[in-house]
Amino acid sequence: MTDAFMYVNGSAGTNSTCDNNLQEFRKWNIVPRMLVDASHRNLKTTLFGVEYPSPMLLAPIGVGGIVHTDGELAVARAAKTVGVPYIMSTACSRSIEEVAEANGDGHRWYQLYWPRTNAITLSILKRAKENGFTALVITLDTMLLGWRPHDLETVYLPFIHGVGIQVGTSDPVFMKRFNLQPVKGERPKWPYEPKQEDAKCANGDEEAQKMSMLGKAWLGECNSSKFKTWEELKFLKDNWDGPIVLKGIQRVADAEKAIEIGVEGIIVSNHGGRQIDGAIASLYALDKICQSPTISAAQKSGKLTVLFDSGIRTGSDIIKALALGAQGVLLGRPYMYGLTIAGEKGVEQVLRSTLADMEVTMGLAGYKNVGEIQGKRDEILVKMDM
Ligand SMILES: Cc1cc2nc3c(=O)[nH]c(=O)nc-3n(C[C@H](O)[C@H](O)[C@H](O)COP(=O)(O)O)c2cc1C
Ligand SMILES: O=C(O)C(=O)c1ccccc1
Repeated sequence: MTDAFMYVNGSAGTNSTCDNNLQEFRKWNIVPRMLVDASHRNLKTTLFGVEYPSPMLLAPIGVGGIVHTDGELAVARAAKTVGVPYIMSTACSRSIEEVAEANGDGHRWYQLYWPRTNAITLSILKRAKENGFTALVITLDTMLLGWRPHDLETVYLPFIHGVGIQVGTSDPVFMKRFNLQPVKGERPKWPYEPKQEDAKCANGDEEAQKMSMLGKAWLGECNSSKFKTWEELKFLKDNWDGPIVLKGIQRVADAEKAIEIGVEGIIVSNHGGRQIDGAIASLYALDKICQSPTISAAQKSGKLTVLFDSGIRTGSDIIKALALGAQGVLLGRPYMYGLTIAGEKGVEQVLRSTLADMEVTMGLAGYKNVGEIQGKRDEILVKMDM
């Protein structure tokens, strides 16, 4: 379990990007206003024409099977119960079909790690569409996995033991390549013990060797492949009927490029500092991006939706990100800790607490709804030198 915790909690290199993410939130501070009636508050937010109960979504986080036997199914169920949209990851330890079933009539988006092989991409997009995923999130910052010293030192790589590759092992096109039948959704072993799995491989355990081969092939498809470029996005636009959101934008020029090529949204994110060590805080990037006149005009006209993640821990953090210009935020690691401790109920508790914190803080600051906060940077916040 220590290794699983280190995997989830860990970041790239010296953790400096992850530290920067949290530090930047401390620099921005809320200036409350008094004697306005905020007795009745609501957090309702509309994204891509759909009204959600709050501006919070669940970030796509793969390999849930390393921390809880129910993995992403528990997350999908809790998300539905609380009404928070769940962005399912391509690195999930459950299949698209299983996650959709667990999520029922909840809101769900699909996050794509973009396979090298077009036929596999098309198969995944088809499955996502058929299973009720409404928006497509394309992660741009993980064309290969970051340099994560702890995972490297302990050789903690769940995928090579078959955990987090279930979108692949349940896909008919991917599995056909190996003359294997797709597996409907495999229940990952838990507690996941890489040392035991290594021993099985070393002892020639056939199943363990098959999983290792499939894990490497899936990672080769999705996360250590040829880098994709702006030009190739047309392929996804042509093959996805619904909003497309680019995740991992940190530069104003890239955000403007997103508008130019006609995608519907961006997620300002640095993957929780897990990819590049020594990078800017994601909240710093958010401010720069939303201060661009081109971006804010596109936001106002409804052409571009700006979402944010990397560092959201509390209700105040959500308020700060909204005031800086985000229209919604993704909660990441905190819900994984809830999942680890208490499965579905643990995730539910984290979601409810974070939203209650936001609602209380919003009221105390003198605001009744998200519309009064979103983009009101200079009215609500001041930046302190630290
Ligand atoms: C264990 C773990 C696995 C992740 N897996 C994915 C993934 O499969 N796809 C993706 O787009 N982002 C992934 N992320 C990044 C999150 O979506 C999100 O950007 C990040 O957690 C935000 O940082 P924070 O949790 O520190 O707030 C992962 C993050 C963690 C911690
Ligand atoms: O660990 C991660 O951050 C991540 O995004 C990922 C990528 C590929 C497989 C599993 C997780």
